[in-house]
Amino acid sequence: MKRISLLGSTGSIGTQTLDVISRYPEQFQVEALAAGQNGDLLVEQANRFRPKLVSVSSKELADAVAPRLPAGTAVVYGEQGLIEAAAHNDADIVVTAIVGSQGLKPTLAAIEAGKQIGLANKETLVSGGHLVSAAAKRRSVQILPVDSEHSAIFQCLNGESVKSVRKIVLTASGGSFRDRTREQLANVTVQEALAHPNWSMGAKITIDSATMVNKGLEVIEAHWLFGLAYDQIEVLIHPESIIHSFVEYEDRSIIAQMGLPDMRVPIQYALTYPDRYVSPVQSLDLTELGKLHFRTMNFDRFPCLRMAFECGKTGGTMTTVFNAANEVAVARFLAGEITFLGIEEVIESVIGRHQPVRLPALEEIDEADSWARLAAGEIRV
Ligand SMILES: NC(=O)C1=CN([C@@H]2O[C@H](COP(=O)(O)OP(=O)(O)OC[C@H]3O[C@@H](n4cnc5c(N)ncnc54)[C@H](OP(=O)(O)O)[C@@H]3O)[C@@H](O)[C@H]2O)C=CC1
Ligand SMILES: CC(=O)[C@@H](O)[C@H](O)COP(=O)(O)O
Ligand SMILES: [Mn+2]
Repeated sequence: MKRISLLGSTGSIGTQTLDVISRYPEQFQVEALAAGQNGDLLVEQANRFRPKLVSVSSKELADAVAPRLPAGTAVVYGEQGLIEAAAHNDADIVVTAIVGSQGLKPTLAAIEAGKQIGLANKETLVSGGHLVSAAAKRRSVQILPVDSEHSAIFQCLNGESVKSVRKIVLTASGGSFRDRTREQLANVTVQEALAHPNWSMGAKITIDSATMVNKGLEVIEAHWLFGLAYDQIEVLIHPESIIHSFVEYEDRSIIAQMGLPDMRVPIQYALTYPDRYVSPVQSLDLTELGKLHFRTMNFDRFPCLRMAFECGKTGGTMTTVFNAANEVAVARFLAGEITFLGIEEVIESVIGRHQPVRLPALEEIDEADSWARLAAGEIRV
């Protein structure tokens, strides 16, 4: 029996994680659930999975959900509540499915408490990768990737030595505007940007896919997860999202991981590793598919990916600032305050003004994150 704490249970990854869990009631037990604002769905989930603890974003919401929770489920709130859920005594593994760099502190708390991590929240590693890696090493905690590309690489590395890796290649769908030129991006709408060709995901990551920031965050995530230098990490466009990523070894052998795009596969693998359970996902029929397509990444078309590589190579708080500026820019775009191309302008301007701190402590990361959010919120584009 694996006991699970799930942070972000009401979101896209969160609900799919509960779908996976619900198929194996003998194998999994939910100990804690954390949500943000969606009290109704959290109450429904709590009554179905009977966790010992739930966490919500505010005291008001905690007071409102408390009378609707089953007997034996306590409710906490705010950042402290999230940390309590992450470090819950009875959990073996914490699935980090909340969005944004607010995942960093609960992830660190879970690692300190010796929990295994199922990591969906890539912003955590982009914001504070060196702290997370060092803590995981010190506490001998395993970080199991949930992000599809990183789960793919993790599977391709199984039984191999990272020393034999020549490079890894992360595949990118190209997002909702992959067939448009930059000129055609001038007047795109929020609704168009939210129409991802292959995956149904939360709003923030869907916009990140369209700007290619998502792949930039994933490059930095891969650097920390697999200990690879940035010049060993490549990105190419693969519009079908069938090959989820691949590794090229020194002998030029390539090992790729493939399957229909369904996040329940990498989620389940993180929960059952090293075992593989039956999943509800359909088989991939290669004869039906016939062809797969690949395009070289064009950094002029997707400048946010170039910026992510540069920030990653600079290191320190530069990636914290890249991530925070993007989070604010995406929120501003979704609110109709700035244009789609305004997102990259905001990021470029904020990272251009930042003096990075090398090997920052948590307080310095916090400081850089707050500074970048303020700066990104004020920029007129
Ligand atoms: N969706 C996908 O297929 C993939 C997602 N990821 C990554 O996984 C993470 C989650 O993405 P996704 O599921 O799409 O996002 P969603 O927007 O669908 O869900 C976000 C979740 O975070 C919760 N949340 C937000 N703020 C808080 C808070 N302050 N305290 C507690 N919970 C909070 C939300 O709660 P509420 O709704 O109740 O406010 C919700 O449950 C992201 O980091 C993303 O990059 C990675 C690979 C694939
Ligand atoms: C499903 C998943 O892992 C997402 O991160 C996905 O990769 C987004 O698709 P893009 O390839 O368009 O960024
Ligand atoms: Mn991904």
